[in-house]
Amino acid sequence: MARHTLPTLVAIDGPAGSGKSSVSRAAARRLGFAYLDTGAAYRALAWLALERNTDNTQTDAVSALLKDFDYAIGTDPDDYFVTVGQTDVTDAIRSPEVSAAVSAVARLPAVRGALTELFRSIAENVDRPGVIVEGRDITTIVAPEAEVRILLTASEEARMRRRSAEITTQSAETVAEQLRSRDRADSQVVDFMSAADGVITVDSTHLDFEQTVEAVIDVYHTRTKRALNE
Ligand SMILES: Nc1ncnc2c1ncn2[C@@H]1O[C@H](COP(=O)(O)OP(=O)(O)OP(=O)(O)O)[C@@H](O)[C@H]1O
Ligand SMILES: Nc1ccn([C@@H]2O[C@H](COP(=O)(O)O)[C@@H](O)[C@H]2O)c(=O)n1
Repeated sequence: MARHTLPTLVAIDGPAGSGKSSVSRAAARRLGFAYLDTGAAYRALAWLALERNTDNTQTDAVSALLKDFDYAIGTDPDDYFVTVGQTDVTDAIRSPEVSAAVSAVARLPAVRGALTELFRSIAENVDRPGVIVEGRDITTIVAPEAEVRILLTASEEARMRRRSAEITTQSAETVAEQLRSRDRADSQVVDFMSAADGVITVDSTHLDFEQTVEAVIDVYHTRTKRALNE
């Protein structure tokens, strides 16, 4: 059977609240690409662990969950959904309980290995000419060979401000502390605060949303043009 042409890969990493999901989704829409949110899979597994009262720090217990982890995600930027089995968990995985539990699940090597394989398989099989994949270790582990690799950053102050404008059910201090503590825990496992070799940094601290999307698309055009001339 003829092998299909692989989609162009755009990898985006960054800390919590840096704009990875919203900016990636908007950029994918403009480019006619698919969009893969990898954090959603870690969140969905943490959600399942909470549902089943599993000790999410125990490799064996979480590995058992992975065996029948019937996970699906929409990669159309205009049709985003996340399901586990028959349950739509699109909203449930954003709860403060899941956000507080996810880092413990994400630090387990068995989980990272299985989900990395899953992400590669989803990204290779999208029905678009390209795919933007965003997370924490996409530029370094999941797709270090991606044609375009970006670290999306913003100052801690800007990230806290943007996130607390979004979450009105908790105080700004609570939101900020949760974001900080998740970044602290996550950065013990993967480095998403500094750009690896060949990764372009887009700092959105002084850019509005639209300018940030433009900056990402500019990097895409510059890198793909350069690759054509090499
Ligand atoms: N340049 C920007 N200017 C203003 N607001 C922005 C900018 N970039 C993103 N935002 C807003 O910041 C908030 C956080 O963005 P988003 O949820 O995309 O971050 P994230 O990096 O995916 O976070 P997490 O890793 O926690 O899921 C959203 O409300 C988004 O609209
Ligand atoms: N490539 C990734 C993506 C995510 N994580 C973990 O999932 C959590 C949720 O991610 P969001 O992008 O939805 O905030 C995140 O805090 C990490 O624990 C990861 O490890 N690798």
